[in-house]
Amino acid sequence: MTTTQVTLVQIDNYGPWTVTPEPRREADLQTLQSRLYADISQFVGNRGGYVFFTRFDNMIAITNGLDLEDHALLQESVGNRYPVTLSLGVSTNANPVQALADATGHVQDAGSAQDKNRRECLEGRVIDGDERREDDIQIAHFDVVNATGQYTDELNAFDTFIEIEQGYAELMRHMRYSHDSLSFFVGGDNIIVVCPDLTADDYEEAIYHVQEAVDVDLQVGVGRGTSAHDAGFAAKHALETCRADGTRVELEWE
Ligand SMILES: Nc1nc2c(ncn2[C@@H]2O[C@H](COP(=O)(O)OP(=O)(O)OP(=O)(O)O)[C@@H](O)[C@H]2O)c(=O)[nH]1
Repeated sequence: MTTTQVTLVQIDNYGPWTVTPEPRREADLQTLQSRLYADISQFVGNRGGYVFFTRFDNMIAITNGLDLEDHALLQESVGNRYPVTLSLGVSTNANPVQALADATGHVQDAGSAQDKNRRECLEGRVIDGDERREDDIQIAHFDVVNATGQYTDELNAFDTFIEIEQGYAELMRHMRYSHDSLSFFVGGDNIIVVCPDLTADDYEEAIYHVQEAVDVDLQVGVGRGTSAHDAGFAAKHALETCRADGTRVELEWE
């Protein structure tokens, strides 16, 4: 059974900061947000985790393998180098949506996202190192079948973007509400989904649903591992099998 450790990363009091003492230049905010994401991705990635930029002011990380000291070090390092600070909530559950809900609850209980007095809170619990298992994480790596031939080389770049985003929007809602999974667009035509113990039938059903709803064709490779990196890497290999064999769903362990 999976045990996903999820960390909610929330920039403290960011909304007010973006307009104090007057609205800050948008390009500077975009640069800050993307650099902060890159730094957090490197920190978490070097420890086997994944972080997804989601809304940039709130990021979601899969942190199996990181303990509370690692989380505190991330806060200290960002606080030393950026004009903003981070609050972190961390929780574990077989159901990734529940883990995220609990992690979010920890941060919300510590104070509002726009509370001047809530800074660098670190709340929650991590998986004990002794309890880590090879099937703690299940990751599905989806991509659009022949996105290059179907969209990139055919439509203007914005119309391609609309098609890809439609596929993402439909998949993310379906996986959230029908399969307790968290989906993240990671660039190009790729979507990484953090799942509980789903079966090949579940993935086939999801692909069929997106095809019917928005006419976007997906394929998926699925992997398991002790960390997000291990599971995600196995998923990428399984996706290569889809590409080689023309199949729509490949589970790395079957
Ligand atoms: N984040 C991420 N992006 C990827 C990955 N592989 C490909 N991409 C992105 O996806 C885009 C399309 O590449 P592919 O998915 O290989 O191309 P395709 O035309 O859909 O071909 P098939 O997937 O073989 O059907 C690339 O330009 C990259 O931006 C990956 O592993 N991770």
